[in-house]
Amino acid sequence: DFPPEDRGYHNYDEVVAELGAAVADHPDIATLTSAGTSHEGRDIPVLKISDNAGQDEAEPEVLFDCNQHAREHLTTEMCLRIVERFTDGYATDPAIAEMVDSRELWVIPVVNPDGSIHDVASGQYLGWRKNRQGPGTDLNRNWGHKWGCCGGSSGNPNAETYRGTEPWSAPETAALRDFIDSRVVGGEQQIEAAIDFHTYSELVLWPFGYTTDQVTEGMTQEQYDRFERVGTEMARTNGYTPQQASGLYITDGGSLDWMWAEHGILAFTFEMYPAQGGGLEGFYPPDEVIAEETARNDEAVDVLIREAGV
Ligand SMILES: CC(C)C[C@H](NS(N)(=O)=O)C(=O)O
Ligand SMILES: [Ca+2]
Ligand SMILES: [Ca+2]
Ligand SMILES: [Ca+2]
Ligand SMILES: [Zn+2]
Repeated sequence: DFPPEDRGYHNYDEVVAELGAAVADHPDIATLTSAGTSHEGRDIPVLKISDNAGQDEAEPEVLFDCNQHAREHLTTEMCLRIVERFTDGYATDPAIAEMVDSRELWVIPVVNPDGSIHDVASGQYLGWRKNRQGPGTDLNRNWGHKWGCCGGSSGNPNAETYRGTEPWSAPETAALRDFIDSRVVGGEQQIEAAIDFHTYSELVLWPFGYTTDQVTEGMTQEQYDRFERVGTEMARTNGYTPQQASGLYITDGGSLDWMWAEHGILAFTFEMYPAQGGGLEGFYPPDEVIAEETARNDEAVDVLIREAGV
């Protein structure tokens, strides 16, 4: 489990309990499903937040996923912040109620449960990034768009950016693929926008990651301009730096490129706090900053929800 001084972070069991409590407390606007199971057989929970949550309504859908990378525990807290804000806030905040009544929100707080648990199991932070399949696959290099195309991942199983044996070889990315594929209703992908939360560097990133080209196959100037506009607007609210993902470094097989290229989802990656810390300690900010550094993204989350359906 987390070291005692960091018990403000939720471990996997606490996340599951938190999601169960959200549904118990708000049965009319929250339902719990599963995207699938991890390599070690753990459920990857998916919380839906919307009015008439038990029904699939013709409302724009928005996806928030967290903790693809095991050590990036602050992102799990970010997803739980979204859950809390849109369930607990529903009864008292008209702006929250308006968004919940007019959209269907999907929140996946722990994409990589095995890795997340492994990282803290000893009581000392390991700096673990990947899943727990053998030497580990980097989930954010295992998605199926331009997998392994462009030097943005490694074929060495011991590398931190090991792409796996083939696209979707990791059960966790396959589960997310299946979930997103399942949101194609009547030939139309219902999820219009998404944020994949990571740490750290305080960045708002948009596709593509596999190329530095702005306009290319699958990205027109107008589409790029929209990413830049919305990304810049979100960055204005949280003080992060907006840029194309490849501006950081080339990544292939990432979630962003697949969500956009295969499903037309307006997909962003957020790199959360800290801006820079250099080295491993940047992944382990003290639990005292959780409240502030998750609430810091409240307005950006609202910007994206409102952009969905435009
Ligand atoms: C989303 C990409 C462009 C950046 C990300 N950085 S992280 N979260 O692994 O440090 C990654 O390398 O997957
Ligand atoms: Ca609804
Ligand atoms: Ca729907
Ligand atoms: Ca709560
Ligand atoms: Zn990451």
